[in-house]
Amino acid sequence: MSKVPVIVLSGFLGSGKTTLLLRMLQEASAFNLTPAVLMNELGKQDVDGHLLQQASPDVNLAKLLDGCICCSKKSEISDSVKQLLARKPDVILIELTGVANPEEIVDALTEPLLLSRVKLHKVITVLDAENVLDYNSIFASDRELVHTLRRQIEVADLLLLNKIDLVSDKQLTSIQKAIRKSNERSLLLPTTHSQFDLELVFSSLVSQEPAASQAPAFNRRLQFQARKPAQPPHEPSSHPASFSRIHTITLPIDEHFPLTQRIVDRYLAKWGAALLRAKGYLHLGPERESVLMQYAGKRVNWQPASFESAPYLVLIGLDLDIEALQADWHQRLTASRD
Ligand SMILES: Nc1nc2c(ncn2[C@@H]2O[C@H](COP(=O)(O)OP(=O)(O)OP(=O)(O)O)[C@@H](O)[C@H]2O)c(=O)[nH]1
Repeated sequence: MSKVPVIVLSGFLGSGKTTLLLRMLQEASAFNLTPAVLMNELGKQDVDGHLLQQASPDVNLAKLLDGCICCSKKSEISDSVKQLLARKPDVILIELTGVANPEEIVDALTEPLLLSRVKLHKVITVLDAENVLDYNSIFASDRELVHTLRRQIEVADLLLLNKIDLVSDKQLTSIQKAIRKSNERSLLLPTTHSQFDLELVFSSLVSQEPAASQAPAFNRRLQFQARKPAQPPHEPSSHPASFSRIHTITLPIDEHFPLTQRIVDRYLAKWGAALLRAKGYLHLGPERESVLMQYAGKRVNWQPASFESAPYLVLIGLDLDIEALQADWHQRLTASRD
């Protein structure tokens, strides 16, 4: 039985992983590939899964919510991947949370029951060009997170330097130089909206296997690990948990209070510095117009959406003052009714 290739999408919160995943799903059929997807989200609510199901309603999708594959959800990976394999996909795409170390998923894929059924094809790391060089100073107090973000770059087989529309040519050159210090061997592609020629990734899945010497770095590691004595499947990870200080909260939205874009913008203006990411489906104004709000890299993006379920807003940040965030949100909503 031939092994199903796995492509891992890694990169910090808001860098453009889901944007890439949606493109890969759109273009897979042009390569005659039927993909399956495993998505992991830190929050209980699943913004990316909804986006994906709208764009590709028939996709074979498994979700791991409310925790990171790198720690609390690690034991569930195996079951999710087996569930996807039962549908006989040509390739499995795994989108990690922004604070996951891709090495963790590689460890998980080497558990005895999966080892004979999947093989790692590539780790693609998406980087936010506008912010990537600031992470070391922003997270200086969290060595584990800094380590994780460095490993995301070091172990990637392909690096996408995304959001280059938000930096100057001069900045782009110095960002590329800095990234090259952590990974000088892998292809580094400047992109906007994670767009690049997907033939680079998909064509080797359709054609013959790469020669062993050309196999991605992680493939070589996977083969190496396969020769080691089998590990118990759910043994605690030797890698430090990278998101112990990352808090995720879901703000309640009482539909009796009229929510407006202005309320959310003002709230983000006050708390944005503490947030690493925010996203949610909201219903705005008296018409309850459905919108998707995305806050990433300190920028807010609003887009019309079709979302009929209860609205929600997820906030992700380091050492968040959860009580203060909730109290201020409640106060703003209550004031909007007066
Ligand atoms: N300006 C700009 N915005 C982008 C680009 N790529 C993605 N975005 C926007 O950045 C935001 C985050 O993109 P996502 O693809 O959701 O990022 P992600 O890495 O999946 O985010 P998480 O899953 O929360 O970690 C969205 O609003 C995107 O539309 C880009 O090249 N330029």
